[in-house]
Amino acid sequence: MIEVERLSKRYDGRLVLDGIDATFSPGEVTALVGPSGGGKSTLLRCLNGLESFDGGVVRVGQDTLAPGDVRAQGEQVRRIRRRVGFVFQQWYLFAHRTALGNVTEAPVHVKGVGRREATERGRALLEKVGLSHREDAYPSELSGGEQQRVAIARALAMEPEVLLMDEPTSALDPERVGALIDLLEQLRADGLTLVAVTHEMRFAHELASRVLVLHGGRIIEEGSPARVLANPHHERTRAFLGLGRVPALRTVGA
Ligand SMILES: Nc1ncnc2c1ncn2[C@@H]1O[C@H](COP(=O)(O)OP(=O)(O)OP(=O)(O)O)[C@@H](O)[C@H]1O
Repeated sequence: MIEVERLSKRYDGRLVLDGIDATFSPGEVTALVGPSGGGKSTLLRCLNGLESFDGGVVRVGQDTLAPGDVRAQGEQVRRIRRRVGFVFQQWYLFAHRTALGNVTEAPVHVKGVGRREATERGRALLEKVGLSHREDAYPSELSGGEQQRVAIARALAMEPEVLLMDEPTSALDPERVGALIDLLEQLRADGLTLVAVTHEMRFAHELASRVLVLHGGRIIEEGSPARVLANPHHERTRAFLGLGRVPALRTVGA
């Protein structure tokens, strides 16, 4: 469970998160959507101590992040990172490790899991993301979509309570999006808390329990995917979804 209260953050004096209140509960999938620059990635990064913030509080279970430099909150950040996995937009795979090596690295070196157990579990995860046949490949030998799936398997290998994902489907074809939705649905049913920044409305529709729309650093709308995506109340959400007013036809030559 993650709770965020009155979270605010500035970049160069400019407010990019403006008093966010939100709770992310076990078994809940939250899709963070909204126009570019609205603060989605910044919010996600504040949730596991990747980013300092200026006001408010982030609570992950018993651990609390306070305003100010996160580097000075090392102990809390370390505890939080063990429980909160992150799949980055750029994946950041270890270039000199194979797909399987990427997936087993953190369980062995951070969690102290035995190598044999980590390897078995890593293979099972690579199978779940459809990459059994590529376990010995290095990142440079993998396609963008394959690298993205390794990054997802790597995050899941740490058995996180919460998984934060920044555009997890950006490099996947529609078939793989469907397979990822099925996998995350199973994990959600087991109690995983999932928060995903996404522009993929299918992902939001089929998997999310709720949608939060961020604009100008504020949550401007919140609700079930069926309601928010089909019948948004806020004008900015309508515009973002392409449901704005139809412009009047201009007659050429008139
Ligand atoms: N490191 C940074 N330094 C200065 N400004 C930043 C930095 N990172 C983000 N910003 C600014 O903060 C605001 C929010 O950015 P953020 O990446 O959170 O938006 P977003 O909603 O995730 O956008 P997108 O959908 O384009 O990824 C933007 O105005 C962005 O330019």
